[in-house]
Amino acid sequence: MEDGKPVWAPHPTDGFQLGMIVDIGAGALTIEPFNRKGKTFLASMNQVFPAEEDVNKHMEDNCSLMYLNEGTLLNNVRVRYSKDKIYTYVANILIAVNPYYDIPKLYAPETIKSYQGRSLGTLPPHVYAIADKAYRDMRVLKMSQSIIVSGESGAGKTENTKFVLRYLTTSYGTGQDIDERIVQANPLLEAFGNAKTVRNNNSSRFGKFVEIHFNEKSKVVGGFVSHYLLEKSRICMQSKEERNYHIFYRLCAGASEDIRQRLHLDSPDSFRYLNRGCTRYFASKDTDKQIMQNRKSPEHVKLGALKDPLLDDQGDFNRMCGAMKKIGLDDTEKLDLFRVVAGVLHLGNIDFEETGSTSGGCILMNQSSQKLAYCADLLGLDQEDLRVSLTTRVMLTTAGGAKGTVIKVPLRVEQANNARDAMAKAVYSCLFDHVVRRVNQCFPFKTSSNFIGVLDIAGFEYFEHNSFEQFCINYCNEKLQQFFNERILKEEQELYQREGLGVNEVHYVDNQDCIDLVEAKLVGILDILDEENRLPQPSDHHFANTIHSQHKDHFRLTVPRKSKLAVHRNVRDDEGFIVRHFAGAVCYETIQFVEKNNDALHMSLESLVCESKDKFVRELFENSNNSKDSKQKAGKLSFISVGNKFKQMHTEHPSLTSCHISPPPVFVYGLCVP
Ligand SMILES: Nc1ncnc2c1ncn2[C@@H]1O[C@H](COP(=O)(O)OP(=O)(O)OP(=O)(O)O)[C@@H](O)[C@H]1O
Repeated sequence: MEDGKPVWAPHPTDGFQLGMIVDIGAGALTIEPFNRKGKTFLASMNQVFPAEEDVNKHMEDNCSLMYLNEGTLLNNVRVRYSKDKIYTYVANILIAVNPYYDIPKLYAPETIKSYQGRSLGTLPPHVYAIADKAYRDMRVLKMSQSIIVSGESGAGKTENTKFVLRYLTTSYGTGQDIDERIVQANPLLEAFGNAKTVRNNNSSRFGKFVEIHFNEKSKVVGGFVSHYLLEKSRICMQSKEERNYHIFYRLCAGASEDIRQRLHLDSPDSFRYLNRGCTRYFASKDTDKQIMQNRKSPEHVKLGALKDPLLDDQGDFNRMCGAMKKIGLDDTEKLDLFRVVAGVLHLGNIDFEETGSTSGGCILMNQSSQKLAYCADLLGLDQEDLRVSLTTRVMLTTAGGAKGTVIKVPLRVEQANNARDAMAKAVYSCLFDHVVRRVNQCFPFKTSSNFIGVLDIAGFEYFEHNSFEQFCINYCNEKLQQFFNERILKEEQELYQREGLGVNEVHYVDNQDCIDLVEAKLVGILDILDEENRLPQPSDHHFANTIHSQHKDHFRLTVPRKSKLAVHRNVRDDEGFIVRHFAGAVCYETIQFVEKNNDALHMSLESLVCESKDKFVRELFENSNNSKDSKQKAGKLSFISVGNKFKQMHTEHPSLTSCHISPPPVFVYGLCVP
């Protein structure tokens, strides 16, 4: 870098600003910004980067820039974005910036056609080009391929995943309705697995790996969706501006009067599992008028509908019903799904109070009898059995003369509340498993030669207040980043070295230390949390203290009062911790960590649901993963670790860590414009 040449220097809010070096000191440079002549400032050498001669010129591939650094890369993407060119390459990697509006013709059928069979780089960067490359590589190499879509929440991962699926099924389908079914499955999955968050009105709260399978002629023969870890805490509780899963509101807004009465539905504010979050529907001006007044919450009436060009609860309900029909769900099965959703809502409205007797324990409040009856009826349970199972817990004695004797232990109000919520979470997550299973049955295939897989997991999240959900999601993203580092940075550089190319070594931050901090045996945060759960009196405070004492001088971990943000500095050491992730530091507040880490449903409730009179409900439990958990815990401490399920996911599903493919996967990196 020389005096007088344009450079990118740090800017407190914009990231970088364009300026000129006016003096080179020992370790620091004096920079004069172009737009503020005379106002010089100092910047350290390693934060200043050479800029291109013409900063308004843009390149389709960042690798074609004269200087490739953080400043030029960001500027190139920014200039392109301002011209509605949201896609940019970095060689085989596609960067996508969320435009938050429909760019005309960007995904039109003629655009799909134009990308078919064209090599990367011959047409403007596009997610279609990435899909086509994966397809051509699959044909040439006769090997399955994967596309990894990564980025923070709201960056556009799911939208781009859908574009890939549509591209492949439209371009290389057989013209049978199987192609259409694969695309139709999305509204159903989204209704049950997506929710409004503060970052994204349609946030996927589960990870998925969608495989499109091809026959020996490389034509689409079917698909398969694997899903990972639905966010269960949302079923019972959401923060003020967030919502539960879309299906709850869509059912309340869109169900026919007949279904509404059969399921005893009401407006969202009348259900505990909805009314602590946002109770407004998504609707346009017109569709809002079509929703009957008695279906709207006072909050909706006062503030009006939530607005999003892609969401409309009533319309989406009808579209979802259409999609269900298309993929082969008949009216009975449709009603089965809705029945369980409504059953969960009524279950949440059951309240308990102290018995007042010396034995402790609790009973159902008087006004909950009706809710109990609704819930029992909808889930095919015996009312009295449900009442008893919610307020007592069956235990087998394991010692003494009476070993093996069944005793009923009365539950305190707080324990009964937990049991009720655990049951709601178990029922809903089994229902979600069923929806995914059912979707998979809709595009069956006998044999396939290869597949193209698209991985879309919940993106990196950081809010003012971050809890256990953000911790788990960010841990997954940390693993994905590591995979990216390994496959792209490390292996590519090793290849250059082997081939004797004189390419300068690219330095990158290895995040193994951060991953170890979370998952190391015994001392990792997840194991410390599990240990806390096993204590007779687990406490979030004790958990936070243990983490700090265990990792006092860890580079990646620190106490909240060291945060750059004032709001976190008020969090006490025993109330939280900060992790320095690859994408930035996040302050986690540990309140409810212990509770949220426990996925256990006590045995009496589980047996009750497993023996439901209703075949649909019974089968939900028989076929779901929960049955595995119940074997694991039979006769043991009633604790199933959510955190460790996240950890296992990476070992049980190698697709998430090694992608079971030998050519490097194609990455799509999403960016959000704040
Ligand atoms: N290419 C695009 N064109 C138009 N709008 C888009 C595009 N990509 C994303 N959006 C808009 O941004 C919203 C968020 O995108 P999306 O749901 O794909 O994010 P995500 O990265 O999957 O987030 P999460 O991790 O929370 O699920 C979409 O609902 C849509 O409104």
